[in-house]
Amino acid sequence: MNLQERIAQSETRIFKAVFPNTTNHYDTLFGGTAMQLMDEVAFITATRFCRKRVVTVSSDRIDFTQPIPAGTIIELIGQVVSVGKTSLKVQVDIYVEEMYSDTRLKAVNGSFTFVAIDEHKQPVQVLPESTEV
Ligand SMILES: CCCCCCCCCCCCCCCC(=O)SCCNC(=O)CCNC(=O)[C@H](O)C(C)(C)COP(=O)(O)OP(=O)(O)OC[C@H]1O[C@@H](n2cnc3c(N)ncnc32)[C@H](O)[C@@H]1OP(=O)(O)O
Repeated sequence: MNLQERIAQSETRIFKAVFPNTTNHYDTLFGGTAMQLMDEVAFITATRFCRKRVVTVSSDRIDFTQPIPAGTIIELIGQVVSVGKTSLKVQVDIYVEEMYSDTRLKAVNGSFTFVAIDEHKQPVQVLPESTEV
């Protein structure tokens, strides 16, 4: 598999229904819950990309551009956007969809950097040896 194929095959999508147990007093999704879901999809994306242990080393600015009301559906999309020697960056976007119409908007975006580590928690090369670059 080459690098572009590895990036494409590791793109990760998760859908969730936004129920009231995840919303605040404005009846919209908690920002912290959104960030937890983003960390999870980013972690899965990074793991599927390199098939190695990874830890979060940094998260970049997260922009909340649309509220996410209770009773909507969200889709989280994680995609590897850059690959270093031992680290990689994953962009995560959240889209909000109405349940009973085709309305769909990008609501949140941010990025997370992960480092691949070995069993002694030391950074290791993030690209599998078999990857053609
Ligand atoms: C209520 C219910 C709860 C349920 C809950 C469910 C939650 C569902 C979520 C699931 C999600 C799971 C996610 C698990 C993943 C963790 O949670 S991990 C826990 C948090 N993270 C950690 O503990 C990591 C702590 N940090 C470390 O151990 C060390 O800093 C590291 C990561 C091993 C790196 O060590 P280091 O000596 O700094 O390494 P160094 O050689 O200097 O740098 C290595 C690479 O990192 C890069 N780097 C270092 N620092 C930075 C930085 N600040 N920014 C960007 N790049 C950096 C370097 O540029 C280098 O990149 P390359 O040029 O090699 O590509």
